[in-house]
Amino acid sequence: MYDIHKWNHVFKLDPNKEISDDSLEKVCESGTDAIVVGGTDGVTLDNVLQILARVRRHSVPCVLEISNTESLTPGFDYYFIPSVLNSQDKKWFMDLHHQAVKEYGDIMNWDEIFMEGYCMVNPESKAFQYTHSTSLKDEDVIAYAQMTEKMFRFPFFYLEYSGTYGDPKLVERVKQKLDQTLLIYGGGIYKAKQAKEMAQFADIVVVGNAIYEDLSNALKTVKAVKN
Ligand SMILES: CC(C)=CCC/C(C)=C/CC/C(C)=C/CC/C(C)=C/CC/C(C)=C/CC/C(C)=C/CC/C(C)=C/COP(=O)(O)OP(=O)(O)O
Ligand SMILES: O=P(O)(O)OC[C@@H](O)CO
Ligand SMILES: [Mg+2]
Repeated sequence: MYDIHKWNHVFKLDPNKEISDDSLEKVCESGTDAIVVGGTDGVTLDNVLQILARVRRHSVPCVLEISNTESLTPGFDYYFIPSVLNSQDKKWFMDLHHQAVKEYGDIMNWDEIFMEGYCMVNPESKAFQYTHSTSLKDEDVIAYAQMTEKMFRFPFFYLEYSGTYGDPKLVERVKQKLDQTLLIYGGGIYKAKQAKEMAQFADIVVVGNAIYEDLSNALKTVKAVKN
């Protein structure tokens, strides 16, 4: 068992994007705490199994952030399950989950499963649009963070700026409201300085697109968070 409380940096690999063996090795051996496999669209059983097998050549923990039921497979260390709090469609909050538990409930290892209360805060992002999310004011985000911890008791609250760098002041305000639930920040981290800034407040910083667009700077975010 890995201790997620000790994690502060993860790389998110999109199964729908190509990465060479050489780049993948650099990502996996970077000193990051875990590889999270996840994406919004084009996530299939085939590309999830392929990336899992390739990451498994390395010893880094590997987590599946579930995007859809079709691509669910055993073999990951943990499963992170998004529940989109600001979606207008309850499907993304709990209905897909309900269906999946009906189907797999008896064979699930609940110790491997971690719920993420998600707030989609970048209206331009694919993830925001795909999940029919609504725009939020800072006070809404803070209330959702409190609900995540005090009402739902989820282990994670995910502030998702996917594709754009967010507001550190909001990240700080959200963190101030959380005691038990870990705060994940993701979105637009391309530089060590940005990773460091968000890591002052977020428990875990996620670096995604930068892996594919500027690997050398993406790798520098690990040290920036860890020092
Ligand atoms: C074989 C087997 C069954 C084994 C394991 C058992 C197990 C773990 C069962 C789990 C059961 C369960 C409860 C499953 C949940 C089912 C489910 C489909 C839930 C829905 C999850 C959800 C809300 C997905 C929505 C999409 C989403 C929020 C994705 C998150 C990733 C994200 C925001 C990526 C960022 O976007 P990206 O794609 O990178 O964007 P760009 O391309 O623009 O960069
Ligand atoms: O791709 P970026 O913008 O780094 O975002 C990371 C992650 O939060 C996406 O789910
Ligand atoms: Mg991405």
